[in-house]
Amino acid sequence: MLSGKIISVISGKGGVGKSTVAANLAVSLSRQGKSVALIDFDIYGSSIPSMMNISFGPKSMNNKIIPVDSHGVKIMSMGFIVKNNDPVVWRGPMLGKVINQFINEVIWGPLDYVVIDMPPGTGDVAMDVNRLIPSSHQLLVTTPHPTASHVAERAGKMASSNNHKILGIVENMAFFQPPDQDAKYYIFGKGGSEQLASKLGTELIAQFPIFAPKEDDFEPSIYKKGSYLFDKYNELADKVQDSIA
Ligand SMILES: Nc1ncnc2c1ncn2[C@@H]1O[C@H](COP(=O)(O)OP(=O)(O)OP(=O)(O)O)[C@@H](O)[C@H]1O
Repeated sequence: MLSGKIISVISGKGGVGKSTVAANLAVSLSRQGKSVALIDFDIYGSSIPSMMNISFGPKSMNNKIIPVDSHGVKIMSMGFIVKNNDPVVWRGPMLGKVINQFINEVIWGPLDYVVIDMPPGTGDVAMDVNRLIPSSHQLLVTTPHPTASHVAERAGKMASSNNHKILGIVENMAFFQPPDQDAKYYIFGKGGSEQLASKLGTELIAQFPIFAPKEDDFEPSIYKKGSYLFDKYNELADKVQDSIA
């Protein structure tokens, strides 16, 4: 059975960094000594296993599933179920079965937080996941581009029309700052996220610059100790914990 506070990471558009935010937030919470699960329900672009460098699936014991451990985080992913990156047509009942399995048939142990990587957008699957997980604290990830924040508004409205509370907006790829320079370049525009926050009656909780984790690293998408984004994700983890305490 799944215990702990649920933090869903949602977005309007794909590719804005939702999975990166979900993975790094989960790892930061775990580094702070919390017991954390990360569940990847992003069935269109399940990327958590590769981001966390997981090359094997979960094992089972007495008909129960043992989640995969990476960076001290307990992980279950749609990617463990969808084999060979095959496309899958998901319908509500099938999705419901998998969600039920992830919640009830996994040996999670006691948890402080459950971070969920949601499917992007406001389509059927996102709606079904929202319905099947009745309440959560949501982080809405967007880039500063007006189109992205416009689409994100829909996802935010959908979340708050259900029994979900928006914790805040995470603006990813907010700007680019060349190393050793003070100048910031707002490549994807500026201001869209503040507008979005005020439209949804929430706050801009974090701004992350364009700063790719080193792709050749052992953990391809987790920011390293000493990097700017490592500290920024720790700050996000603090804020999230304060606001749902
Ligand atoms: N702040 C950033 N700076 C540079 N690259 C980033 C940043 N955030 C994410 N990325 C990169 O952008 C790509 C898309 O990120 P990610 O998969 O997290 O997006 P997503 O919103 O979850 O996409 P999808 O919905 O398609 O799964 C990845 O290659 C990731 O490493």
